[in-house]
Amino acid sequence: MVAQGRPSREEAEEAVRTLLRWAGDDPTREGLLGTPDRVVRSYEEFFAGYASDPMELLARTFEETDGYDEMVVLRDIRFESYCEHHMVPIIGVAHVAYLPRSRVVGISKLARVVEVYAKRLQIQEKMTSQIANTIDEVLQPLGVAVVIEASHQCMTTRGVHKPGVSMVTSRMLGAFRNDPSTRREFLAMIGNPSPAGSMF
Ligand SMILES: Nc1nc2c(ncn2[C@@H]2O[C@H](COP(=O)(O)OP(=O)(O)OP(=O)(O)O)[C@@H](O)[C@H]2O)c(=O)[nH]1
Ligand SMILES: [Zn+2]
Repeated sequence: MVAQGRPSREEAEEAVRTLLRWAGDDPTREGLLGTPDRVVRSYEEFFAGYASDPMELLARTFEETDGYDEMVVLRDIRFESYCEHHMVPIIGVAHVAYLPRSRVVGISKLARVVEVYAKRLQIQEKMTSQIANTIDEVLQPLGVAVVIEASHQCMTTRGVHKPGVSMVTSRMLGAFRNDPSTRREFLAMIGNPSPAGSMF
């Protein structure tokens, strides 16, 4: 999912020099000479998710489960994402669950799906939906649940300056949406949302 007409690496480095000049500094001074290269390399890490297809991550499944039909829950998947409005970090945890129909997926792959969507510019609601929808579409389980708790640096280090605030979002599909006891069991398994600000 790489945008068309992607600028060259040199153009990206030049954009960093422009920002440095705009901030009031001198990109030719010694301490800043390597900065455009470092920033571009950092951005390669921050936005690595555009180069991966999350659907492919879930392609390999296992059917020999001896009839396992209870929910599978992966909790406290730590992630670092980036706010699409301000391009500053969103740091938090995701809890992901599904109710298998007949096949299960390698458990690390759920964390990899979180990682691919996190390493893109995001708003938390969209990221929550994307993770749930991808698992639902590929595995076609009886239900999917995703809860995300995160702190947005655009609210803590700038703007309204409210440290300690965390945002909680959820997307429930299938049995997690329709069956209150399934939903309750999942919420009990992930525990109460962390007290604001204690984790990030
Ligand atoms: N719904 C939602 N809003 C977000 C998320 N991340 C950041 N925002 C908000 O996006 C909004 C952007 O509002 P604008 O008024 O366009 O931007 P701004 O002038 O920088 O706003 P302030 O942050 O209030 O200074 C802000 O209210 C942010 O708090 C997110 O994941 N979900
Ligand atoms: Zn923001």
